[in-house]
Amino acid sequence: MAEIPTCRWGIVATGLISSWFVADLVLERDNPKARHVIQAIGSSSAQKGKDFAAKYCPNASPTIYGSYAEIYADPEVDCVYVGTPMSFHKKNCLDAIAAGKNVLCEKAFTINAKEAREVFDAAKKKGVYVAEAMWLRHRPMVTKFRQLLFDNNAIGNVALATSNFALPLDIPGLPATSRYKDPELGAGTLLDIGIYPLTWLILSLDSNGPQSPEDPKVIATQTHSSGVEATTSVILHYPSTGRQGVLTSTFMTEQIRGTVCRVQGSEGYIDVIGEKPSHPEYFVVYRKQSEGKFSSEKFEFPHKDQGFLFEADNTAVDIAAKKHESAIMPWKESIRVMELMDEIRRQGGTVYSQDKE
Ligand SMILES: NC(=O)C1=CN([C@@H]2O[C@H](COP(=O)(O)OP(=O)(O)OC[C@H]3O[C@@H](n4cnc5c(N)ncnc54)[C@H](OP(=O)(O)O)[C@@H]3O)[C@@H](O)[C@H]2O)C=CC1
Ligand SMILES: O=C1OC[C@@H](O)[C@H](O)[C@H]1O
Repeated sequence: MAEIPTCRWGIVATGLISSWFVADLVLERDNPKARHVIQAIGSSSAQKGKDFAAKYCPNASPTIYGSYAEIYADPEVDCVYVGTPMSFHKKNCLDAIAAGKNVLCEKAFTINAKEAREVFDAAKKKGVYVAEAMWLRHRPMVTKFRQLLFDNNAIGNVALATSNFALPLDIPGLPATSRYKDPELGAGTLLDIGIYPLTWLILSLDSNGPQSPEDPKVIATQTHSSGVEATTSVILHYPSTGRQGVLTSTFMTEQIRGTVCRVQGSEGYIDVIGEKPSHPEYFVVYRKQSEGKFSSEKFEFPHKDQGFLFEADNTAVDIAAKKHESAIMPWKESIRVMELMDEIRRQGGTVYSQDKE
């Protein structure tokens, strides 16, 4: 059997996303692309770290630290996974990079494009691997989706795409310390959930891919509630093709399970189906047969994890190959997504304190 890389992870923070990520990493599976070891867990409290390990990786024996700094200093850690609220991503990444660590950092990568540039500049100087954990882009489903759209012209000329992410929250009723309520922690729909519909539109409308993407024109509006950006609507318009898309995100209403992205072309349409845009399950290609009649073909991509192993494997393989960037989410693409979100926020009137630094 061919040798597969091993990645020893240092997990920074013990919140929701770290629990999802770690639970996937420790799953037994056939034909893995990489081996993952939960080497260390860093938390604001060692007790939280211990409780987290007992619950989410009971068969692993990570070193538990009551600080993040100790993770960065641990020579047994190959890659730091950053699962803190967005406003800490820049500092966590910079600290890890300064210690010579590779990093996989949750979305949104930072609060704004300026912060993202700082992180990647530091990674370049230090010669380490850094990638944004935009797990959606790493799914095999996305590769097939784009192949059908742009290599096979499965629905003819792509014209339009739509995607919405709704997460119902009682913002006034949340504790002031919640990352969904405190703008100092990056609260707001766009950076938290709108980034997924934005990603679906980029994937659906731009055939170029992340190495040479086209910048769309942006028309955006945002609504605020209790000082938090609570609804965003954006039109993207790609000048070279005339393709357009509409994306929305809101904390004010429920997600309706079903179509999380629809892309329409001259010869049919594709519906991506799932619980929410971050959790697509399968897609269906509808090909026009005659006026108003479509054939349908379902594309399924079963996997027993929640979907985090794709990005973890990609990171492990990239690091073993001594790469510094992911081809799926290269540095310039993370910066460009942050720039698009900066522009959406500029038009929508959402300002974070980091924008004034
Ligand atoms: N890919 C995905 O599907 C998802 C991604 N995310 C992303 O992950 C990140 C974290 O989100 P999530 O896990 O939901 O957040 P949580 O609030 O559940 O957890 C964040 C953790 O960060 C640490 N932390 C450090 N400082 C603070 C602070 N001042 N306030 C709160 N927490 C702090 C805490 O861990 P400790 O005390 O152990 O140090 C805390 O448990 C965000 O960037 C979010 O966008 C979130 C959900 C899903
Ligand atoms: O990334 C995410 O996806 C799932 C959402 O529930 C969560 O708020 C968000 O951070």
